[in-house]
Amino acid sequence: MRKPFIAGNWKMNKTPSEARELVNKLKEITGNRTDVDMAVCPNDVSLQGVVEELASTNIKVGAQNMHWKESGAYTGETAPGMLADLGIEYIIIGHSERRQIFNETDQDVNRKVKSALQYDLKPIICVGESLAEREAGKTKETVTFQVKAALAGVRSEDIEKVTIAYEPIWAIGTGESASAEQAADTINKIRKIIAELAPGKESEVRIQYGGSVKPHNIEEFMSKPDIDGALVGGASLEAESFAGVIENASK
Ligand SMILES: O=C[C@H](O)COP(=O)(O)O
Repeated sequence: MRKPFIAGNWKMNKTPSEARELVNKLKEITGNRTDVDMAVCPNDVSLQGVVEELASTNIKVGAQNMHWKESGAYTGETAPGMLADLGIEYIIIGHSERRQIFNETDQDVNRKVKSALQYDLKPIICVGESLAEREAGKTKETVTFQVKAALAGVRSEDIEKVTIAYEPIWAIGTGESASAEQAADTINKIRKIIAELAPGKESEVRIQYGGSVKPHNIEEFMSKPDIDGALVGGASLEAESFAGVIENASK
């Protein structure tokens, strides 16, 4: 039985002081839950403060991006060992904003996934089609390619440490989520790909949906057996709404 997993991706929002304030509210409302795995993913400059504030709670901390190299002359980048040293548990890899705005390739995503696993960081790998790809009937083709590329060369025993977040690009930040049926259909396909890549692991890998998830629609997504939780953007920026998503995910 896979435990529901709700993660908040704050993107480039919240100063370090605002981040502390937000998680302080959040931990009061939902910090002790054990029925849902919970994580927040602030910007790098807020990570340390958030780790400190959440130290004695069940809310884990993730980062939004990292380089795959151990160290070196990569100005502006963050190495996996730096995140691991801070006590970070999750790392979002290959978010569509990284792919589209910062030209991150499938090969970069694969390098980051393998590097994260070496440092015991648990990857949340984002995949998803654009509106043009969906309209051209290429959703499954696109997502299949992204999942296979991201997991190329990953050992079967490591695959269960990975979470996949299926985030159709057209549903991100638009208020227009995919329907639960659309999400479940693609997520079921992703589970079949995991079965091909690592037989037996398909029942262990958690697959989230992401894209305009709110407290009022999470229950419908969670009613689909293949959907294990959500990667939440906008609704994770307020303690009450993020806690509402968590609460309703467990119903
Ligand atoms: O990583 C989170 C996603 O991009 C979803 O963002 P959103 O919930 O604001 O649509």
